[in-house]
Amino acid sequence: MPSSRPHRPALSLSQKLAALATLVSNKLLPLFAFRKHRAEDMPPEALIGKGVRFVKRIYRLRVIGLGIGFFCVAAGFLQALVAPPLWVLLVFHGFIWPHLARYWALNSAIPYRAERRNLVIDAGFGGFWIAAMQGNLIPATVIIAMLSMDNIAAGGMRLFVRGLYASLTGFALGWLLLGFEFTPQSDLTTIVACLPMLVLYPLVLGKSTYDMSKKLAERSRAFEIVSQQDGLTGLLNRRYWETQLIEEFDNCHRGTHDSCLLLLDLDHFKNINDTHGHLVGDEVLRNFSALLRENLRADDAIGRYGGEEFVVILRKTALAEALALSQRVIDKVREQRELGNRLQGCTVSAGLVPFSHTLEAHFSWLQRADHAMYCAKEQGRDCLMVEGEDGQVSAISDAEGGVMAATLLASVVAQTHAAVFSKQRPQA
Ligand SMILES: Nc1nc2c(ncn2[C@@H]2O[C@H](COP(=O)(O)OP(=O)(O)OP(=O)(O)O)[C@@H](O)[C@H]2O)c(=O)[nH]1
Repeated sequence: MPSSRPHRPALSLSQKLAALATLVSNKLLPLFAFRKHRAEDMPPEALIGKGVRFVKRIYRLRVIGLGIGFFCVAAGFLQALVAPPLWVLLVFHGFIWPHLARYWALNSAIPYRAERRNLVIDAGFGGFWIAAMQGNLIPATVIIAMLSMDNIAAGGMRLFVRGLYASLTGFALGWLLLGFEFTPQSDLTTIVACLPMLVLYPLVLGKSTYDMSKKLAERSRAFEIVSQQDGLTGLLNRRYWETQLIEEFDNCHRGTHDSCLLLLDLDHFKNINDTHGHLVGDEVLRNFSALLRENLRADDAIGRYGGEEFVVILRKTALAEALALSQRVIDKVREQRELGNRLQGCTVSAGLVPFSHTLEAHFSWLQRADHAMYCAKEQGRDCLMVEGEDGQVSAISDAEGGVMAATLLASVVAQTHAAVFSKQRPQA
């Protein structure tokens, strides 16, 4: 049956080659070349060796995607009755290229960029297959949709647009080399061959994207924790602790509850460094931090303010209870002298200040605690000083502190007993 399509003048081979050369130099090569450095981009030297995990993730997706995509295009080829070299190229792209792309990217100076270039090449191949299948609509749509999904997931709109350019270039290349007669009908075999790609690949990509976002969330949580911690002791670092103090100051100011601020400083710590060296000094700081954690409550915000100076926000704590807690810490430090050299015989001086509405700002609270601690040093160290609302600093004798600590202990025991007792008796 004679064709109803209008006859197009055939291009000579030299015309085709000239057009191809122009296309490659103007469109294709710039896509594969490293793009110009932009101000917001990282400098290339900072990217050296980056993206190995990205390459491995894309490799897995490419092996699956191109593996099942092969059948999609092969069905289109069967319909279009293409020449054997195209089959060879399709087998290469479906089953050899994924491994080659991985090898190429991993052996590049910047694997991340090399992998993005590989994704653009994939998009170029996609356009070429569409031309080779003479625009067979179902596989063409599936290919473009999957490639675009890949590029958006891997590199956002920028990579998506580059991929589209590459697909157009691949399509034009196919048109020039193979000729193009738009034949959009897809037979049943082609439709069925496209189903695995349509169903399976989005699942695989979705799973991979989910795994990646989960890992990212975990990493950002870990990073958040690290950014709040003091590197040596694992306590809150000064910057983060201060944000907690501001928050607590505001809560107390609004009248939500009362809290106390405790500042502790190891006595003659310099001697430990001078006598035993900095490593032992570090060990003492770590051990003292552990002692604070063991003897204070989970809700207390314990921070390292700097050097051998520590700060604690005793949240929702009235002065009497705060005194008992502070005294307990001082007693535990003293106990260490008899128990061994965990703290190298160090003692601690402490200043305690309850919240007061006369405080102008969080730093005034801190200044008062610092002042009380300084008074404890003046007093001969190894003691606790309390600064009241009126600015009067008073020493807490061991006996007073001890009684308070004992009272606190008794009340904690009573509360625990009550809790256990009420658990044992089923409620009516
Ligand atoms: N090992 C170790 N030493 C530290 C660290 N940070 C600060 N220091 C040392 O802590 C010492 C603090 O000395 P000083 O400020 O004189 O205080 P002190 O010797 O405890 O004397 P008083 O506070 O007056 O009882 C200095 O020698 C610092 O080098 C640290 O992270 N590790």
